[in-house]
Amino acid sequence: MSLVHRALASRRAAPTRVMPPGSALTAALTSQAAHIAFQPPTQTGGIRSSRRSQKTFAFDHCFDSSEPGSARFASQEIVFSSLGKDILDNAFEGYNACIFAYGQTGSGKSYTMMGGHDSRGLIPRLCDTLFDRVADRSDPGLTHKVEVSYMEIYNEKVHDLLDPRGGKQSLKVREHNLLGPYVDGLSVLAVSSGQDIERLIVEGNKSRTVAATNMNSESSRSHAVFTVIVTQAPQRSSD
Ligand SMILES: Nc1ncnc2c1ncn2[C@@H]1O[C@H](COP(=O)(O)OP(=O)(O)OP(=O)(O)O)[C@@H](O)[C@H]1O
Repeated sequence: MSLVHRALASRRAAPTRVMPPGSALTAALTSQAAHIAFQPPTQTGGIRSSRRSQKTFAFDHCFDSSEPGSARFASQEIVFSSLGKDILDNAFEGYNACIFAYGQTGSGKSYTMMGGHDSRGLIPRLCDTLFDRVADRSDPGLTHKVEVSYMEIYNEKVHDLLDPRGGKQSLKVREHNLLGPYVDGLSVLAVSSGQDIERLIVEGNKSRTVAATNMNSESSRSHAVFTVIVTQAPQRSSD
């Protein structure tokens, strides 16, 4: 059963990714199939021996990005093809989909979701493929509209990262009686290409709250939520 089919069945799937050595989190990690064995460093004086023993954790999928060049190395492309493509299939079928990156500072969340300098992450790859599929879709009876929003939650306050006025005022979270919680006044911008989205992400990132931590010199200090809304509708005869 694929990750996403399992996700649909259980409504969630939990993959993990091992970072390369030299990144902020260095420890002897080995990943195999869907298990990860974590061997804490031996030379940390003062840690009780029971806390130094190897620990094994199970995930739905392990991406081993610890050794660039090794046969099992999971590149950004592999992470995308394992997680991203099926999510788009489901989005076109009308399902809501969410990719949520969770981990301590410096563990590679931004790298996996957005990418590094020359290694694009999941979100830009998803957006490009989304527009490729819109262009490829053979059904002339359907129209597609794609819109995005981008916000950060920092110190319990919600900020619009795509506010055209560049304001930093916080927005209110309200409850719609049919649609549930929403952010009142959040900008929703129409886009027509993957490049449009990438430009907005770059602009939005400039407004994000960033500061150095001991584990990450460019740590995003907030939670960020990037939303893509795809609307498919039957073409009206007057269109
Ligand atoms: N798989 C990877 N391959 C190469 N470099 C990586 C990988 N994962 C993370 N890095 C690098 O490690 C550093 C920290 O990663 P990143 O900023 O993505 O962490 P984060 O989890 O988003 O941290 P924070 O919560 O502090 O914002 C960055 O310089 C990033 O480029």
